Amino acid sequence: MTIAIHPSIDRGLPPAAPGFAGGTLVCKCTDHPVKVRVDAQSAHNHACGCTKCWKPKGYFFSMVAVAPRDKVTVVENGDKLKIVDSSATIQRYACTGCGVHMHGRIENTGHPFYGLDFIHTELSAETGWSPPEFAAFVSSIIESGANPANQDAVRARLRELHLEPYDCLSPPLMDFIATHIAKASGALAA
Ligand SMILES: N[C@@H](CCC(=O)N[C@@H](CS)C(=O)NCC(=O)O)C(=O)O
Ligand SMILES: [Zn+2]
Ligand SMILES: [Zn+2]
Repeated sequence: MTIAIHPSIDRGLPPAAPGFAGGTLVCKCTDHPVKVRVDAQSAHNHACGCTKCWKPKGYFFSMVAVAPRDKVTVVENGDKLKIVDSSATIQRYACTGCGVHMHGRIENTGHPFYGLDFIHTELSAETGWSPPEFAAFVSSIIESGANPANQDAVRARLRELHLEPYDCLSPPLMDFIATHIAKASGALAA
């Protein structure tokens, strides 16, 4: 049996549409759904196996991307949103009705990813979003209850889907973070 990763990823996603400029994320509530408009193409879309990212019920991976925070606007029923954990680096705004995370925001201006909001493009009816490029925090699915003995098979399936598995972020993103920190500390010239 094929290992399930994430419903959208298992189904197969189309490539990014040229000129695609965003869409509206809608939560799962049938009544008064929260709507968040994203006026940009997504970037760095990936599968994330960490325990904190919102994922569909029954799956160990989320699909999460970023977009500039000034392009992410709550347009309807924002009163239903509540921050999941205000002490986390990423403040994830979840719908109190259905539990879906609508966007995640970093308020620490010194953070390497400050200025980018985390979004789940599967919540939008539009097609053309950038598809996932890699799988992050793969070892972390064990923290959600995945059987450690299946990890080789999970990684093999991710590779089959052309999502190289990493146990943190991808090397280019880890290098980006380290470069930001080195510039802030003075280890590298700013
Ligand atoms: N092993 C941990 C990893 C959590 C983690 O570091 N998640 C990453 C990827 S989303 C992160 O940047 N977290 C920052 C945050 O959650 O605020 C878990 O699964 O809970
Ligand atoms: Zn909802
Ligand atoms: Zn995550």
